[in-house]
Amino acid sequence: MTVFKDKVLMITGGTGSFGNTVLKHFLDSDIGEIRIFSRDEKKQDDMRHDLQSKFPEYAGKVSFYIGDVRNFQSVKDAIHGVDFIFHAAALKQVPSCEFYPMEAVRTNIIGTDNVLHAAIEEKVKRVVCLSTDKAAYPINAMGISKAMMEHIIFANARVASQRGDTVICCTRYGNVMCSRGSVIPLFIDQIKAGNPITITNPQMTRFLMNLDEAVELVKFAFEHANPGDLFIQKADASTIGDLAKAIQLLFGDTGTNIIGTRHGEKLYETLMTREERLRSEDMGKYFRVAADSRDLNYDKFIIAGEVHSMADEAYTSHNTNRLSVEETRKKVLTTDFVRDTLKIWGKQ
Ligand SMILES: O=c1ccn([C@@H]2O[C@H](COP(=O)(O)OP(=O)(O)O[C@H]3O[C@H](CO)[C@H](O)[C@H](O)[C@H]3O)[C@@H](O)[C@H]2O)c(=O)[nH]1
Repeated sequence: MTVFKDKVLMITGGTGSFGNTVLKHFLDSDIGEIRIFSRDEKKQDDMRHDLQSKFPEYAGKVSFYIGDVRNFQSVKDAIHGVDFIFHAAALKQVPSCEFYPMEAVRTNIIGTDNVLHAAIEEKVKRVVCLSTDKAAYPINAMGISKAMMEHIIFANARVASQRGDTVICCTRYGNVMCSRGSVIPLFIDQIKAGNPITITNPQMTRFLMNLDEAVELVKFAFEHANPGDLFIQKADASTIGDLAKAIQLLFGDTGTNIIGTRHGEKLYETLMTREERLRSEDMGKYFRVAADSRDLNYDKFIIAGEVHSMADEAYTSHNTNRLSVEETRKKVLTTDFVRDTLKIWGKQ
């Protein structure tokens, strides 16, 4: 028996790659119902048909709710009767948020506030929210909106913990390999078309995670969270130059073209800031950053003083374990997308 036995789990943004992977992890469990909440009826319809054809015995466990996190009433209606929420709905592409920052405000900031208010009102037991490394020391509109989202999570977590019904926490992770619109599928398409692959800056680094690891992190947070905790998975990183070589080893070499850094991009990403490191606890595969529970007792800080140690450096994709080209090739091969594409190409 698991804590999910006969319980109702809602996934906002549930038709995306994360939602589909959660289904893979939970469909044959003792969970009562999985509620998919999202905007796009076509994506929901595709998901419904896919489930009915592949897993007819479990398809009845999944229900579909059309709505938008921007619309409070639609969220509140869907949340009625829900025990747990994984909040994954977001605008997550850097360029689109750069050009339409108010859209990121509406979905990532106001949408999250709506989900959390509705969850507190409906006495949901646990909410795990998904954030990104781009929220740490943010430099682009997507990252800034996710950073504000995190602060809204922590503020709501404090209120909810005072009321006692809802535990709210947050996870932050790096690049999810092969997620929609990301670089690996792009490289593969370019090779397929016989074109050189486009590399922004070969020295750039990114944390690499697969979707199963993203779901494992959310499950870990679900099990271990105190109100307002932030969970981070320790992750390896690769340079984009090495990632490109790994993809060429697998799919073929059609040459490379250096295109330069895009709008709002960083040379490396930060999963945990220096300041957060101070409050962090090493939990093996994960870090927990506890909510900042200091009160505003100025005496303590100004008159009595307080000894503060400062972590030497942030936890970044430049200073974490760096994968070699061969290790990157192996990591990339952990994704269904790459393995399935290799099969279609007759390479495996
Ligand atoms: O033609 C390209 C496109 C990208 N890159 C590089 O590849 C890396 C990864 O690029 P992605 O576009 O896959 O990912 P980003 O780091 O830009 O982040 C985006 O994709 C992530 C996928 O996990 C998240 O969705 C994130 O929110 C979203 O902004 C970056 O260093 C980028 O500079 C290239 O070299 N060539």
